[in-house]
Amino acid sequence: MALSSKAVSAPGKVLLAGGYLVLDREYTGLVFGLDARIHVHIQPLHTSSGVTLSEIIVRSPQFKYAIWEYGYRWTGPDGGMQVTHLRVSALQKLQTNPFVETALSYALSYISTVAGPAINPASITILADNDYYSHTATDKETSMDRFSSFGVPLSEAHKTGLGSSAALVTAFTAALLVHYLSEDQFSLSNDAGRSRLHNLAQAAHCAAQGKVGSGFDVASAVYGSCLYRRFSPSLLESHGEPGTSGFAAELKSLVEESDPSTKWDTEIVKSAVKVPNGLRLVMCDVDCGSKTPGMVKRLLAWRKDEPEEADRIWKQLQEKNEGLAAELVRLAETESHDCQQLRERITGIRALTREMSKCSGVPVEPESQTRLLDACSSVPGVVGGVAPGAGGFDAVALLIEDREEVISELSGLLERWNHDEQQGSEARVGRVRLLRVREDMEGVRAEDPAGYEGWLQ
Ligand SMILES: Nc1ncnc2c1ncn2[C@@H]1O[C@H](COP(=O)(O)OP(=O)(O)O)[C@@H](O)[C@H]1O
Ligand SMILES: C[C@@](O)(CCOP(=O)(O)OP(=O)(O)O)CC(=O)O
Repeated sequence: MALSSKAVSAPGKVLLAGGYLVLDREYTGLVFGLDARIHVHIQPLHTSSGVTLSEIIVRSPQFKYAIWEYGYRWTGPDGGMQVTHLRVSALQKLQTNPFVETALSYALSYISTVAGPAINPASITILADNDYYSHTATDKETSMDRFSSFGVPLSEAHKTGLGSSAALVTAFTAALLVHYLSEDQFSLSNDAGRSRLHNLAQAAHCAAQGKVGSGFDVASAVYGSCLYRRFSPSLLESHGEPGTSGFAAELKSLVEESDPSTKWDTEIVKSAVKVPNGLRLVMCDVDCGSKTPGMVKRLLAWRKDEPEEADRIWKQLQEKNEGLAAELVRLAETESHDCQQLRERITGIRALTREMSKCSGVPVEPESQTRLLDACSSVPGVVGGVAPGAGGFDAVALLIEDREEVISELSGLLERWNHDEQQGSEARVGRVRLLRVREDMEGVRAEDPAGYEGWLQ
C-alpha cells in the first residue's frame, strides 16, 4: 500500500503552578498548552533518478543549514531499528540534532514491532510557530507569514522557552506513527493511541535529554492543558539503547503497557483545568534573562538538607496551587467575572514562592521578576502573574482579561519598562517582550498535510 503524506502539530507549554513540586509524585503541576505549535509534515521520499534510498531526510527550513539525513538498519526483532546520521556533503560539518535522532530511532523501533521491519524512505519537514524564537532583524519582512524564516542556524536562534523539544518530539513521533501504521494499528483520535504516543514520546524525550524530568511538557504536548501528576521515574530507568539486545521488546512493552511492571502511573486530569470565559493567558519573554544553571539541582539539595522547612512550604504551595486550579474551574462553570479570589490566590502562591526562593537561595521569583510582576499586575485588567516553570529570570506568565485594551495597556507599560530599565543604574533584567501566545486546551492533533505549501521540498 502506498503511504500518504501526513501532518501533525503539538502545543508548547507553560507550567503556571507546581514548578519543582511536580518532580515528586506526591504533588501536581498546573500546566497549560499554548497555541504556539510545532508542526511536522511527513511524505514518501521520491528521488528524481528513481533510485530508492534507504533514508529519512529531516529538514527545518526556517533555519539555515537545518537538514539532517539518516540511514536506518533493522538489527533484528530484538534490537529494533538503528539510525545513523549521514553527512549531507563531505564539506559540511555534521550538525547533530539529538532530539530528532532519538525520536526517530525510538519511533522506528516501535513501528517495526507493530508493522514489521520494511520501512519506506521519507522526507520530514519541521515548522515551528513564530513565537518559539525571538525574531531577528532579518526576518522582519516575513513576520506576517504563518511561519517565519529566522535566517540563522538553529543553534543561534534565541528560544523563548515554550518547550520546543517536547512539542517537537511529540509531533515528530506522532507523524511517524500515523504515516507508517494503519488506522487500526494507531490512531491519534482514541485513548489507546494517545497513551501509546505519550509513553513513546516520554521515553524518547528523556533519552535525548539524558535525564528523567517530570515530563509535564510532553504530557501537555499530547493531552493539552491539564493537572499533571508525573509517572514513576523508575519506568524509564531500566530499558536499553536502540540496537542493543532486548531493546525492541522492552520498548514495545513500555509503550503498550503489556506487562504489570511497565504500567504507567501518570495522572492527567483535564477537567481540573479551565480558563474562564473573558480571561486568557499571555506570556512575556525576558531577553538576556537566562536560566540560572543548576536551579533544579540546588533546589532539590535544599529540600534534602532542610526537609521540614521544605515540606512545610511545599504542602502549603500544593494547597494554594490546587486552590488556583479550583478557582479557575469555579469561575468558568459559574460564568462569574469576579476575579478577586483569583487575584488573592495568585498573590498567595507568589508569596510562598518568594519564601521558597529565600530559604533555598534559588531565584525562583527573583527580585527583578517581583518588580516586573507587580508592575504588570497593577495594569487594569491584569489579574496577576507568576514566574512559571522553574522560575528565574527568563519569562513571566500573566492571567489577564481577554480584551485588546488590556494588551495595549500592557504593551505600553512594557515599553516604558524597557526604556526605564535601560536608563537604570542597578543591574537590571533585559528587554521584556509580550508574546502573541495564549492558552490552548487541545493537545496533539492531525493537521491538513496540504497546508504547508512553499515550505516542502
Ligand atoms: N524547529 C526545530 N527544528 C529542529 N529541531 C528542533 C526545533 N526546535 C527544537 N529542536 C530540537 O530541540 C532542541 C532544543 O531543546 P531544549 O534545549 O531542551 O529546549 P526547550 O527548553 O525549548 O525544549 C534543539 O537543540 C533541537 O535539537
Ligand atoms: C523545575 C521543573 O519542575 C519545571 C521546569 O519547567 P520550565 O518550563 O522552566 O522548563 P524548561 O522547559 O526546561 O524551560 C522541572 C520539571 O518539571 O521537569
